[in-house]
Amino acid sequence: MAGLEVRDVTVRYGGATAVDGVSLAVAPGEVVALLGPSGCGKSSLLRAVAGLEPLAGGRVAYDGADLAGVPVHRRRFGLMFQDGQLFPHRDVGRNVAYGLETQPLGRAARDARVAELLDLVGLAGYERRPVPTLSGGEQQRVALARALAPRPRLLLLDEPLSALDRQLRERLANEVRSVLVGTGTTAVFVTHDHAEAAVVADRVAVMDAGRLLQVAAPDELRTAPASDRVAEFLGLRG
Ligand SMILES: Nc1ncnc2c1ncn2[C@@H]1O[C@H](COP(=O)(O)OP(=O)(O)OP(=O)(O)O)[C@@H](O)[C@H]1O
Repeated sequence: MAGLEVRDVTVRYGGATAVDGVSLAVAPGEVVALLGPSGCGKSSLLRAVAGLEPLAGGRVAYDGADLAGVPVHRRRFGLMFQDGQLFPHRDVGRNVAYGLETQPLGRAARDARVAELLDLVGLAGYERRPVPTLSGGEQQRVALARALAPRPRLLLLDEPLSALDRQLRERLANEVRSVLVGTGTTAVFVTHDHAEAAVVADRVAVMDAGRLLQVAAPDELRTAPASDRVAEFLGLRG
């Protein structure tokens, strides 16, 4: 099967089960949001897909190949977190170039790729800017450019906009959507904000207490929530 396949995945911390037998497929070029309340296991599932958390059960495969035993850096996945985790002592250009350093690219090709990515995220010409002079929104744009630069086959985003204020979050959610769609990037986007999930994703996977409650397109979720709990998460009730 092409794309990401998560089958019956369980993640445990000691005796506590954070992810409880989750199955989810993400097709090539598709953006899926993982939506749910704090502590429901979204980050744990994302980390398990990335290879950062061991599986207590189940399997994660990409393009039909089981990833058990494949370390994080060999999965060709990109990662982006709430706090973009930029290198403060590198300028913007060298942050974006970071993921390209292991690739056999000449300097001119690397610079061109950095410029292309900065243009894509609306920061053309920012190469020499020191990271501490950037606003929070600009920093997340740089983090997105950095994550996309090596052309990951899957991008995993963990609450990438949560540290920003609501207005900026809404605008950036739209921008992230168009960057992902424009680059044909396959992505899983973790959020606790249902409006953000609906803007960013082709399908939304609603998660609660370690399990998936429903996976559907945003419109379908709104018109046909599978349960009261799903409706509650979507702000339709309660
Ligand atoms: N390293 C860890 N050790 C022990 N328990 C953990 C660890 N990481 C997460 N947990 C627990 O696993 C459960 C799921 O956490 P997780 O971070 O995956 O949820 P989440 O939905 O991403 O939450 P949030 O939106 O608050 O980040 C929580 O009960 C959490 O306390």
